[in-house]
Amino acid sequence: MAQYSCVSGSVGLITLKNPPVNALSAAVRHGIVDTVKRALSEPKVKSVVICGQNGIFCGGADIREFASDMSGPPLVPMIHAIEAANKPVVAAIEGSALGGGLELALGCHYRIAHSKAKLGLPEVTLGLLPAAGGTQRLPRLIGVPAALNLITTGRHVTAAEALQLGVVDQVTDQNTVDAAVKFALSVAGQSLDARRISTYPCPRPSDLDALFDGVMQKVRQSARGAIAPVACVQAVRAAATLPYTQGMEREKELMATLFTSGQARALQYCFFAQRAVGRWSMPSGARWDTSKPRPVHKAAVIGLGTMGRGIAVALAQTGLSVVAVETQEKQLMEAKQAVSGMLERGAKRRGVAPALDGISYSGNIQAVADADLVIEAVFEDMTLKEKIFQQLSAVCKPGTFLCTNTSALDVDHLASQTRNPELVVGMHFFAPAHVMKLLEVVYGTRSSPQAVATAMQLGKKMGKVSVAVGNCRGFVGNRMLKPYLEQAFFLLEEGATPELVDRALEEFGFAMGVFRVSDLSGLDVGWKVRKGDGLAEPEMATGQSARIRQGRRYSPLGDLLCEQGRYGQKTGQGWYQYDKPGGRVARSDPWLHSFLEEYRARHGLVARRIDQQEVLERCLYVLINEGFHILEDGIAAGPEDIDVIYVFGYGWPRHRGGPMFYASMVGLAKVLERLEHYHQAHPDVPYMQPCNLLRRLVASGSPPIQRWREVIKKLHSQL
Ligand SMILES: CC(C)(COP(=O)(O)OP(=O)(O)OC[C@H]1O[C@@H](n2cnc3c(N)ncnc32)[C@H](O)[C@@H]1OP(=O)(O)O)[C@@H](O)C(=O)NCCC(=O)NCCSC(=O)CC(=O)CCCCCCCCCCCCC(=O)O
Ligand SMILES: NC(=O)C1=CN([C@@H]2O[C@H](COP(=O)(O)OP(=O)(O)OC[C@H]3O[C@@H](n4cnc5c(N)ncnc54)[C@H](O)[C@@H]3O)[C@@H](O)[C@H]2O)C=CC1
Repeated sequence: MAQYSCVSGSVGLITLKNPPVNALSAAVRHGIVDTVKRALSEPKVKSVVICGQNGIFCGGADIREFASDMSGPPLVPMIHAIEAANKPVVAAIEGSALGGGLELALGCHYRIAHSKAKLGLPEVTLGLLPAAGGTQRLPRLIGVPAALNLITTGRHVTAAEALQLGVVDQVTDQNTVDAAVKFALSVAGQSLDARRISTYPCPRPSDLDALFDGVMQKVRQSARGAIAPVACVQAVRAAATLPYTQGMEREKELMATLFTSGQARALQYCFFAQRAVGRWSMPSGARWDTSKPRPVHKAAVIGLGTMGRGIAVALAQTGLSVVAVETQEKQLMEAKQAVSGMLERGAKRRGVAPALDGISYSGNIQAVADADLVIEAVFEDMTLKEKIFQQLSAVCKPGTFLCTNTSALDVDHLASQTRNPELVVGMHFFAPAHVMKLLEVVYGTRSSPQAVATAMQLGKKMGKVSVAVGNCRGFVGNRMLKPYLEQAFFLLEEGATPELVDRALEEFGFAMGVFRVSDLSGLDVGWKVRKGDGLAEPEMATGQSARIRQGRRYSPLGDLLCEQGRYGQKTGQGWYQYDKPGGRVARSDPWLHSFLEEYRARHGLVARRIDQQEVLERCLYVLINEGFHILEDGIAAGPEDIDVIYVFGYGWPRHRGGPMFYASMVGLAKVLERLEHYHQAHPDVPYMQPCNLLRRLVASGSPPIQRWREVIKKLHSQL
């Protein structure tokens, strides 16, 4: 709703009221229409101020209404009526003015923002465009290039940048509503002819075609198949080339195609999923709202390799005091330099001072004695980690939380090495740890709710999207990756090439296909794991047994490449070739193709034609199938947790909503049918056998993803 009052004798004050973000629900739109009418009709009112309650102007259209109720006054005529008013209307922007909220403000004649306010048109991130006149008014106000940047990226700008761009007229450090009322009094009675943005001519850069062609090319490249950014460019082009009313028609037309698209549904699902994962729960019944985190003032990192360095940077950037421990002297020296460089570059980007003094370094584990929380990031070696956890348990003050960044090892086993297993959790960061947004917080069977709450809160402080998951080999993300990688190898055996597989995955929307990623992260990483599991034994590299190990189909292809010293980018050769060790540009490698042919001949495999559809179905459906197992096992509390992990940690295209959402869009019955088909063709691949939960969901009519938790709960209660 919107509340009306008359202040300072002649200013109509309209306050949007819809906690927590004053989204423009039908009730709020009704309220605005009614209160604006009232303000304009009351003779004593000479000017109007629109603000939002509780220090936030407006978070935009009510996204929840998109899927259900779109009744109520539409935004476009409502904003148009405000712009056409014959009394000055001033937007008092505190907190956020986003999406429809900013479009409402652009319909006002003046905009005054608090210095801490954030403004933006983030609709593109929801698979939409700013269809309440945003694509037509913003370029008229700030010019085409700046508007294109804001609308196609959806980025939020500070009040200072908004002032510089000309989005707002004034920025204040004082009470924004008071400043806006004062301003409204000062402009009462003045002509509004020059204040209605829709009447402005859109500035036309001389090189208009070149500008739009360039932006379109860039947008298409980075969009990876997302349609909204492209539609945003088309809408702004309409602003630059058509009269306002025709531009508005074009905006509406483009929005109509986006509004009902699967991509918009996926992106809006992601928006809510990202928030839902914060409301974590554990099988014990412990929950986010009943578990109190303990404050962390001092944190420690053990092991300053690839991960430890990034974790130390991310911790220091939150303002914590950090102790970083590394036993190898040379590595310690290098780490100091690397960490300082990362802090300096990060600080420069953010326009703040680098937190160099926040980190102290040591070669001795005793230095972590007074830390509130320690994150271990040494080699992925259980014996070494066991030793570290025993030492930590002995040296740390009582109550210190002990966390491991292990990618896959047993958190319960590490906890059992300590005196207080309830203080142990996994904090699984992704490389580079100071950049990647995802954090898996792994609770063991004995982890206390407080330990989980503390790790979740620390993750949030570090700017991470934290997801609480149960303890199993590989947790959620890496566990699902295993069958996906396995399929990619099998496809090569059957006739595909790395290029074909990667192309299919990249056209699907992944930033990089599985083989390019593998070259980037190093083939030796998986090799080491397979050797540890007793799978990658050199003496088994030939003969029939080479492709059946531990009773199931196995492809030694990755191991054979490693045996040749082909570790990927770091050695200049892997699934592709690079111009030098450390080179970044992947080129097709004729050697690899001959190697695959020889391998197939040696194993009596006949190459067949494999199309992109088969690549996608096999790689993605086995991954999804494992996701169902994870839900069935209670390792993830709901499909949103898995989807957020894949979108933020594994490059799954956000406009496809994550693997579980994608399965719901494809149709669970279809996923089941294809898995059954492939399992029949490959009975020696257990990952292809459809999960019982998937069967059960299909049997119960393939309910929408929002209802899967109910089915899972029922399933668990019957066990
Ligand atoms: C605002 C924030 C920056 C606040 O952040 P923070 O304080 O961190 O809080 P959060 O945890 O993020 O949020 C708290 C709580 O609020 C919920 N929430 C936030 N924003 C919204 C919202 N806009 N709507 C609903 N709910 C919202 C959030 O989910 C949390 O709740 P929880 O999930 O229960 O935990 C931050 O929240 C933020 O960034 N918000 C989103 C801002 C945004 O993206 N805004 C844009 C919205 S879209 C928009 O505005 C679109 C338009 O303007 C276009 C309007 C035109 C519509 C015309 C339709 C025409 C259709 C024609 C097609 C016809 C088709 C046919 O033929 O049928
Ligand atoms: N590299 C990656 O992409 C990811 C790795 N991880 C996990 O993070 C952990 C670390 O991995 P990386 O950083 O890649 O390894 P790394 O090999 O780059 O670094 C490990 C560091 O630990 C140090 N170290 C060894 N023993 C030590 C001890 N007793 N005390 C202090 N330091 C010691 C080593 O000298 C080395 O500098 C592993 O468990 C790994 O599985 C998790 C996510 C991603």
